[in-house]
Amino acid sequence: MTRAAPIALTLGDPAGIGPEIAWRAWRILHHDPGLCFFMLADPQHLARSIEAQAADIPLATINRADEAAAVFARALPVMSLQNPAQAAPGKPDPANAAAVIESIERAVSLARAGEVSCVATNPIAKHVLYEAGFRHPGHTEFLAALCADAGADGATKPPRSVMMLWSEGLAVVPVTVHIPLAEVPTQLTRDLIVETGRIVDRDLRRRFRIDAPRLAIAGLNPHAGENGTMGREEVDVIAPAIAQLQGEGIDARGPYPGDTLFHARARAGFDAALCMYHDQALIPIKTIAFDEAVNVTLGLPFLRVSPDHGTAFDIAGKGVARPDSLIASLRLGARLATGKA
Ligand SMILES: NC(=O)C1=CN([C@@H]2O[C@H](COP(=O)(O)OP(=O)(O)OC[C@H]3O[C@@H](n4cnc5c(N)ncnc54)[C@H](O)[C@@H]3O)[C@@H](O)[C@H]2O)C=CC1
Ligand SMILES: NCC(=O)COP(=O)(O)O
Repeated sequence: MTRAAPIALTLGDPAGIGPEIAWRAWRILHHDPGLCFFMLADPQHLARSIEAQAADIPLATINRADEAAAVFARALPVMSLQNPAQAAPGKPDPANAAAVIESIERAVSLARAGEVSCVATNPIAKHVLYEAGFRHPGHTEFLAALCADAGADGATKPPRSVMMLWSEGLAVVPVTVHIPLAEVPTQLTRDLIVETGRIVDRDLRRRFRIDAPRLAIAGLNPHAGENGTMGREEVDVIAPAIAQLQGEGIDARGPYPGDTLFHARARAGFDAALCMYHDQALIPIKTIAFDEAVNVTLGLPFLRVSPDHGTAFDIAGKGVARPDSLIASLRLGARLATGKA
């Protein structure tokens, strides 16, 4: 079995379920010959999370990513952060922002140096980071900003990153992401749809090894606008974007009414659905695959995966958080890194 360089798993919000799903994932995966990950965390905080649930999870501090493989079968490797994480489960504190951000930045720099094969992120609570002055909507945009020097103009423009939620039976892409619903119609432009479609097409080929990706494009309005009588976005924006993508040789189809795009037979007809706003994309996939879906960022010069769920402060420290989506993320990251998708 080929094993690529290890995966770097970030801290996420230390008051959320990230720490406990990380050690639960290690408990299940540590004998997997095709996978190795380490955590960028505060080892003392991680040890407290393990002790509090009376789990028997050995930790091994590592200084370099290439030390992870040698210890992974017997201990969860941890690379220490410079900033401490002091959080109690369920009690988020903006004072931990420095550790949360350091963890993401270091994972990205290891990925860009080729020392890790993939960045896996534990969930962050956006509003907690915003209180500490964080200026990016979420990981997706922050990761792109950290690659500003790898942008299309070769200097200062960050690459455009695209969020895709992926599971074996359904992949969805929100074209607009973390914005108020009321702003969707104005932010939804032909260029945005075309640029998103190009990135999805390219990365489904390049990362997922799909030879001829089929993109289904959702409408925005009920019945995809009913020929412009229930909203004009399909006629004025979405259909022209689809025509442009088709003109570029991309198999884009639609606009399809959102309410009939996700039943089983419809799902079999496309490789990814481009949806016009966050919940149009995330409701179907979280409904049918909450424990298996993976958030994959497309458009970056490295692989990034993440569980589909958030920080789940309501259950942190209670021993009930499921590691399934993180495990699916780590497995997908390892598969994509070795070109076996
Ligand atoms: N990739 C990321 O960093 C993400 C971060 N978030 C952040 O998470 C925070 C909380 O968001 P919510 O909307 O409450 O969603 P959430 O996913 O944290 O929780 C929703 C519900 O699902 C349950 N749940 C979530 N993960 C679970 C797991 N692994 N096992 C068992 N039950 C689980 C929770 O207990 C809760 O009842 C927000 O601040 C948001 O910004 C949300 C999604 C992704
Ligand atoms: N709802 C998905 C989500 O919040 C993930 O955002 P990101 O932190 O991966 O950009």
